[in-house]
Amino acid sequence: MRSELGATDLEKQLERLVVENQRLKQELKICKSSEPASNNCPICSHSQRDLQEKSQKVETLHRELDQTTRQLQESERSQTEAEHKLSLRIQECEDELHRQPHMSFLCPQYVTQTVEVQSADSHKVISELQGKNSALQEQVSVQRQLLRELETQLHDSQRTCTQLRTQILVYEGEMERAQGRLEAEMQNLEEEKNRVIEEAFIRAESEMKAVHQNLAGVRMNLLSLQPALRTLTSDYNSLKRQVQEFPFMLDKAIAEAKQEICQVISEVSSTNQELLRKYKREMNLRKKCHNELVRLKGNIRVFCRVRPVSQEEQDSSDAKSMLSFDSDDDSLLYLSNKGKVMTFELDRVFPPKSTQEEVFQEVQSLVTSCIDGFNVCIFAYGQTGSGKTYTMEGVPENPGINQRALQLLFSEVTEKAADWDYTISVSMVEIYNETLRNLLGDNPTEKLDIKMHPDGSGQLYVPGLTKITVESPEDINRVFELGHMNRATACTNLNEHSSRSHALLIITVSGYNSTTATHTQGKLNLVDLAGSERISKSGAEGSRLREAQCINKSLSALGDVINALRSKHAHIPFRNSRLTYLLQDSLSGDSKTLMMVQVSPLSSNMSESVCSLKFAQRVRTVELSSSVSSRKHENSSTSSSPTHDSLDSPPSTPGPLPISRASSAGSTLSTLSTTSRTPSGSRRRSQSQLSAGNTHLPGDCGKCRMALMCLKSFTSLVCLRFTKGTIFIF
Ligand SMILES: Nc1ncnc2c1ncn2[C@@H]1O[C@H](COP(=O)(O)OP(=O)(O)OP(=O)(O)O)[C@@H](O)[C@H]1O
Repeated sequence: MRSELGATDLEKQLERLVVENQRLKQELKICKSSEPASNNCPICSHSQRDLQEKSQKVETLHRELDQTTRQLQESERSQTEAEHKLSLRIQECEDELHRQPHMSFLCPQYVTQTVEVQSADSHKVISELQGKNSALQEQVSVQRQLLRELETQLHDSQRTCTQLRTQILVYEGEMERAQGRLEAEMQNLEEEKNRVIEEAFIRAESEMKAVHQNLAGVRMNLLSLQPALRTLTSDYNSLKRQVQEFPFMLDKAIAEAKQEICQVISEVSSTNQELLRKYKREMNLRKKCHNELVRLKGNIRVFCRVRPVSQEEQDSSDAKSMLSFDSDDDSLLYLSNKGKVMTFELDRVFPPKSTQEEVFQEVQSLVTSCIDGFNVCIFAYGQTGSGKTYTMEGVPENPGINQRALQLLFSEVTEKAADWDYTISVSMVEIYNETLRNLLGDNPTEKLDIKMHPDGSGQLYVPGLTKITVESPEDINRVFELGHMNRATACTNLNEHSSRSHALLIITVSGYNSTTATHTQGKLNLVDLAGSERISKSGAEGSRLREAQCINKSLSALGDVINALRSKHAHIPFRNSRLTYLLQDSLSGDSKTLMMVQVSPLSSNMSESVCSLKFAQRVRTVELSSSVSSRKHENSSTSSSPTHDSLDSPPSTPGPLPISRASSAGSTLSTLSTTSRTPSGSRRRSQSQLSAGNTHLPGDCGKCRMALMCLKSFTSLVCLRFTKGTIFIF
């Protein structure tokens, strides 16, 4: 029983040891996986303490193991003793059996026979002895059984003991290894600690050195600051004295400054007056020079643009172009008609591939001159379908002169905004069958009239004409949309209607310079004229005939006005058509006019193209008289039926213009043109230049020289450019 109890205790202790061992292993693992020992690692800092505890525990376990081994040995000893006792007991029992004298030498058969012949007492004794014998035998077998069991238990205990010893050895080995690792870990930690301490020590030493140096520097500073402090103190004292004296000094300085300022102001104002006087004089001089130059050059310019053959026209026999261009001279156009080659010389010829941008570049100087107060008129002239609307209005993705002009004006006035305050306003008018319609008004069908201004200035004005002030490119788009919408509502077929009516975009630019108290007002008229084809060709009747007659009337009135201006007639028939009457101030005086003659490239349109080009060449030779005299002439002839020289009615032969008079234009061409070229394109000096015997520089006549000298004196105001013998002023 005792050995059984010992084995149970041992098992329990063994389990406890196994659990303890696992715990130790886990802790060791944590120690290994953690960073090298650092002062703030919870495990490592804890590990030193733990290690001691664990060493103590290992010792305790060793002690317990020794104790258990001792107990085991004791149990073995007690078992051996029990066995010995049992064997002694058995021996005793056997001895007792032998000690029975009546039985020791008798065999059982003999006893039985003896019992049969002897007394009943002997029988009784024998039976008792037999009982004792059997009891003893039973006891012996029980003892033997017990002995066997004890032997088995002993074997089991010995086996368990051996296993436990083996396990103890294993555990001891593991513990030794763990202890070795722990010691190595501790060694590492120790080394790390020493290293960290060493580093900290070195750092502290260097910091200490720096602190010492700083301290030395501070001491030096202190030593050097002391004299500065003394100087500052003395400065402070002197400043204090000055501050006390300051109010008196200030009063004195203010009085002196006031005196000086008054003096400077009076000087500046007199200089300013002088500058203003000079500026005004220069402005007048500039205007005079400009007028002089315009007079020399002629202020009507004529461009020609040939539209490209469209996609639809490409396959027709018409597509073969009869027009050709001079690659060296962009002012020449050759037209082959009925076997003859005609040469037309204009200020600029744009071939079909010319872009909207290229065209606008040539007209932009005219556009900007209206900011300086000039009146400008740009016409697109030509037969139906020759590209007038394309040039003036363009298409949304590629706008024409109208939109580009407004955009340019915006950018120019923005640039001048520092000195000038400009207002740009826009009106849109249509002239259809000699009727004026307000395209920006509420009622586009309402007819407008042209009247003399009641203020007695002699200016014309259109009562009820809507003027919209535009301030951004978005405003321009809105105005154009409104104009197109109103134009469309007043007719059934816009395309046909637009071919037979003149569309005018009137841009007024008013400026005020507050420095010089100068006002300027310029007007830019952008006119898309009605188609100029001949009635005989179109074969129009009825209302179409009336439309054509009205168009012819206005176009021939335009030709008459230009002709009269060119011939310096005393009477200029502006009133013969609504168109010329409305554009009076833009055609006379120092106004500038550009005629963009549109030409179709198709061979079937050649005769119309010839008419248009002849008209263009004739217009190019015209020189405008001064506005004052022209207005005076016009205003003085206020009779209800104005005189019209010989051109006050449409030509008897169908056709928009008095082409028969082109010969007279041709005669003046050679005398009036300041720059003309031979058909081959080589430049030819003007007659006036030749007669003056001037040098080779184009425009280098006496008047031009004078003008140039004047212009050079205020180059900041005027920019001159010599291009192909023509002086342009911007
Ligand atoms: N330079 C050009 N480049 C491309 N297409 C052009 C050019 N000129 C004209 N066109 C095209 O030719 C056609 C006729 O042009 P547009 O309507 O401008 O002629 P128009 O002279 O104004 O005619 P109308 O007198 O009938 O108003 C249009 O389809 C136009 O887009």
